[in-house]
Amino acid sequence: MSTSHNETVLAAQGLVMRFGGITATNHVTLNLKKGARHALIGPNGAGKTTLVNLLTGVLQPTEGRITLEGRDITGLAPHQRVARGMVRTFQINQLFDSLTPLQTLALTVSQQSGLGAKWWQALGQSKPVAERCAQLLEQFHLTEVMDQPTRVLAYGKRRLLEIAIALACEPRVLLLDEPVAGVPAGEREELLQTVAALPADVSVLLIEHDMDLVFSFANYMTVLVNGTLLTEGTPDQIANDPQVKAVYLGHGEEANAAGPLQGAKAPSGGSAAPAGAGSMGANPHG
Ligand SMILES: Nc1ncnc2c1ncn2[C@@H]1O[C@H](COP(=O)(O)OP(=O)(O)OP(=O)(O)O)[C@@H](O)[C@H]1O
Repeated sequence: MSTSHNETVLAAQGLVMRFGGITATNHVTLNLKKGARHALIGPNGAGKTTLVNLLTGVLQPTEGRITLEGRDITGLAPHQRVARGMVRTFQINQLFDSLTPLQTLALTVSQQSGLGAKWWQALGQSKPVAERCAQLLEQFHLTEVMDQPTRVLAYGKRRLLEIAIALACEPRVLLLDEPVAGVPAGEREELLQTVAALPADVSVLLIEHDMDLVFSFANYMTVLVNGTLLTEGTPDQIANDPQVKAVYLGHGEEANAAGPLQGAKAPSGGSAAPAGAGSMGANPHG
């Protein structure tokens, strides 16, 4: 890792989010370094979604400050943050359902290139738009399904399209929100490989329950518990942290004897999942 990786691109300082009497985010400070593969983990209700909503501008913090590349973005709307280079993976909605991956990406790339609503013309006429779309379709294993309506795509392909759309916005900071959640086993590998191959110059914050993905992807981790930052460090440090083990092992039956982090060998170089790593007993839906 080069020294440029010490540069912070996204910083949250002393973030507090209160919903009435509930403190969902409790003085959280987080620094996303340039080119980082940074995972945000924590059991259900830890405050991960709230923190992402604060970072992306969906929520305004009760206290604290957020800076992107050194500039204060705390008061900016979500679309203004996207324009500044911070993008979150999009959930496919009804609009995109009827479009094909090629049309969806053409729309996004055209808007990104300032061609706006002329995207359908741009697709035929603009070589750069067509080339960028072809590149993204290839990179995200969508070429063979590029002319099918999104609604008929396999779920894994839809998740790939979500990340492709985000990347079409040319982000410098990418927030990946549970990219493998709900993806069937047979489609996971393609998704994991694609996520691993994201451009090195894009700084990534990954919010994920799946510890296979977290430990194979991240070079740094932040652990949230009850809205508070419990600890942060390299995958080796996190896998061997007694406090982290206690949090997950104290997480009910899901954290069974063969369960996550128990006896986990810290992966050297952070490149392998710890033995028994799975959902870390923190299934968001269960
Ligand atoms: N709009 C809201 N109003 C009231 N309480 C909220 C609101 N949003 C979140 N909370 C509370 O804040 C806490 C943190 O929730 P959050 O969804 O951010 O956690 P999480 O780590 O994303 O959980 P999960 O892994 O289950 O998705 C929870 O106690 C939750 O009930």
